[in-house]
This record gives sequence, structure tokens and C-alpha cells, in this order.
Amino acid sequence: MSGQRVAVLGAGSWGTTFAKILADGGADVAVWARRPELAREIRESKRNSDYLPGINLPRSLWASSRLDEVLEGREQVYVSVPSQSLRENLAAVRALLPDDAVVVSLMKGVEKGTRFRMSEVLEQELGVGPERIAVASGPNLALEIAREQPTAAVIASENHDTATRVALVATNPYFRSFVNTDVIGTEFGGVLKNLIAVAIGIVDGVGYGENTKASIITRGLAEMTDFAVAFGAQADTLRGLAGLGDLIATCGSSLSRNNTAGRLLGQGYSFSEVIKQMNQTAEGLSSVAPVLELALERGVEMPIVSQVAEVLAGTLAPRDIAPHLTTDPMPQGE
Ligand SMILES: NC(=O)C1=CN([C@@H]2O[C@H](COP(=O)(O)OP(=O)(O)OC[C@H]3O[C@@H](n4cnc5c(N)ncnc54)[C@H](OP(=O)(O)O)[C@@H]3O)[C@@H](O)[C@H]2O)C=CC1
Ligand SMILES: O=C(CO)COP(=O)(O)O
Repeated sequence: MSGQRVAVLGAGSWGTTFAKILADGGADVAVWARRPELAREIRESKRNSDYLPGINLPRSLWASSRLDEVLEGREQVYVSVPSQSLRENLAAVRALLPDDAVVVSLMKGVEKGTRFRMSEVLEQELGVGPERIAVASGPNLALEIAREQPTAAVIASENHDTATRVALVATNPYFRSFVNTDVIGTEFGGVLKNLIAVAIGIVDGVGYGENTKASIITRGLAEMTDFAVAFGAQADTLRGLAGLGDLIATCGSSLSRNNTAGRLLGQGYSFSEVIKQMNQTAEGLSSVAPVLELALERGVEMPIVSQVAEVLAGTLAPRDIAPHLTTDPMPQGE
């Protein structure tokens, strides 16, 4: 569906990569970068040297630091800012959002304090109904995609037509979008795999091997599924690209910022030292508290995520994470 006029809000590694995906699929894409110098670099040099070094962006890509210029006349608006900053960013978007525009979350976090998913924050702050909201999630490490290595994603919306319209635009020869109506499962899949990737990073940093990691990934998927299903997700969604697919990609790659943050913790750096060293967004570090609060609310046990929280708090030594995979003396399960 070439020629659709779309906007991407956020020019970090994922926003810029997603803008490239859309432009390479034939869309007319405008990107909003909060820093004018980054907008200028994308617009004039077709580069984003801070976030995607060495990547040439499509010639058609346009960028500005002015929201009004970027949003004018856009039929689809993709949002990719750090989750904890979404609500404050949307205040300026509401008045400028074109009538009938579909809004797509590319983010993988839960808001601290309120514990809302990103699609819920979009609905609340933009005054847009769920039929005009979609979420995108899957095994999507930005730099691999920017290098045009093939992958796939799920586009979910409560409205099947909305998901289909977005998926048609967010598809190109190296990126395939599948359609789903399970927004909760698709969104929580992306949030939860980040937390398991932090756990994998921790045991990697400690120096444990493949058995430990395979145990954490397998039990982590069970934990992700129990949690998401308790909130109304379909278990199948967690077995698909937005769950297992993303879990494999993120747990297996040093490109993952969540995995990297975990590795630093496993090597003995404290939470505050890790924050200082990270120059990109590791959403799992912010989502761990709201996810555990939600789990408590629904009575879902999350032993791996709980241990990640304890390592972050400094109350559990990283080397002790694996033996406590469950506190149940006789655990049932696969
Ligand atoms: N990178 C990836 O591989 C993938 C990321 N995601 C998700 O995409 C979302 C965005 O992450 P990603 O692009 O990777 O992050 P990055 O750290 O690469 O970039 C963050 C971007 O957000 C901007 N930003 C930072 N703070 C604020 C703020 N308070 N208000 C507005 N903009 C801000 C930064 O601008 P500045 O440069 O000016 O600081 C930058 O453009 C996350 O939810 C992540 O989970 C999903 C799939 C893949
Ligand atoms: O979501 C991602 C891959 O699908 C990116 O993971 P990180 O945020 O850990 O880099």
C-alpha cells in the first residue's frame, strides 16, 4: 500500500529503523526527533549516527523537530519514545493529531505508578478509541533490521481492519507483519521478554552456561504466559512472534540493551552504575516494578522476574539467581 502518509514520533534506534521499514515499503514518512540537530542529520544526510551508525537511511525520509510539521495530514502515526516519557510527550500531540489517524505503539514497557500498557496511555492521552490503536511487537532488534536482515512482527489491534491496514504499510521485502487482535498478549509479550532478557544477561555476566540459560528461557516463557493470560491474553500469542520469537532474539543477542544491562549486573555493577553506563533505553529496568505489582494483584507467581527485581535492589547476589528458579519445593510444570 504505497503512498500512505505516515509519521514516526521518536528518532532513537527503533523509531528511525521503523521509519526506514515504512519508507522501504513505499510510504511517505515524516520523523519527529526532539533534538533539531538530529532531525537535520536525518533530513539532510540521511543518517542517524548516534543510534544507527553506518546505516544509510532512505532518500525519501523527512524529519523535523516540530510536531506540527510532522503530524500534518498523516494517516498513521507510529510512536517510539521511552515508555516512561510517553504520557508527557502526548500532551502536545493530541491537538495536532489528524482526525481518523490510526496510532501505533512501537514501545515495550509498562508505565510506572499507573501500571498501564502503552496502548492504554495512548487511548487516555489522545482521546482515541481502541479501534484506532494498534501495537507492533516481535523479534525486532533494530540494528539487524536497519541492515535489512529479514524478520517478522505482529501488528495487533482490537479492530482487525485497523491491524490489517497498518500491517500492509509496515511490510517490505525484509520485514513481514502478521495481523492479530490480541493487543494485551502482543503488548505484554514485548514487555515481559525484556525482563527475562535481563535475567539471561545476569547469568551470562556471572559466567553460567547454556543449561542455566535454557532453564530461564523455558520457565520464563511459562511465567510470561501465566501473567499475560491472567490479564486476558491468548496463550497462543505468547507462543508466537511477539512472545517466544522476541524472547529468543532478545535473550540471544548482545545487541539487546536489556540483555546488556543484565550482563553488567551479573559482572557485579550496581543498578546505578548500570544506568550510568547505558546510553540507550533498557525498558526492562523500569517495567520490573509495575509488572510485579500487576502480578501480585492477579495472584500470578513470577519467580524469575522477582529475582531480577532483587538483583536490581542489591538484595540477591547475581550468582544466586539460578538455584532459586522456583521457591516451590515440588514444582509442577514442563
Ligand atoms: N531498539 C530496538 O531494537 C527496539 C526497541 N523497541 C522499543 O522502542 C521504544 C523506544 O526505544 P529505542 O528507540 O530503542 O530507544 P533509544 O534509546 O534508541 O532512543 C530513545 C529515543 O527517545 C528519545 N527520548 C529519550 N527521552 C525522551 C523523552 N523524555 N521525551 C521524548 N523523547 C525522548 C531519544 O531522544 P534523544 O536522542 O534526544 O535523547 C531517542 O530519540 C522502547 O519502548 C523499546 O522497548 C522495540 C523494538 C525494538
Ligand atoms: O525489543 C527488542 C527486540 O525485539 C529490543 O530489545 P532491547 O530493548 O533489549 O534492545
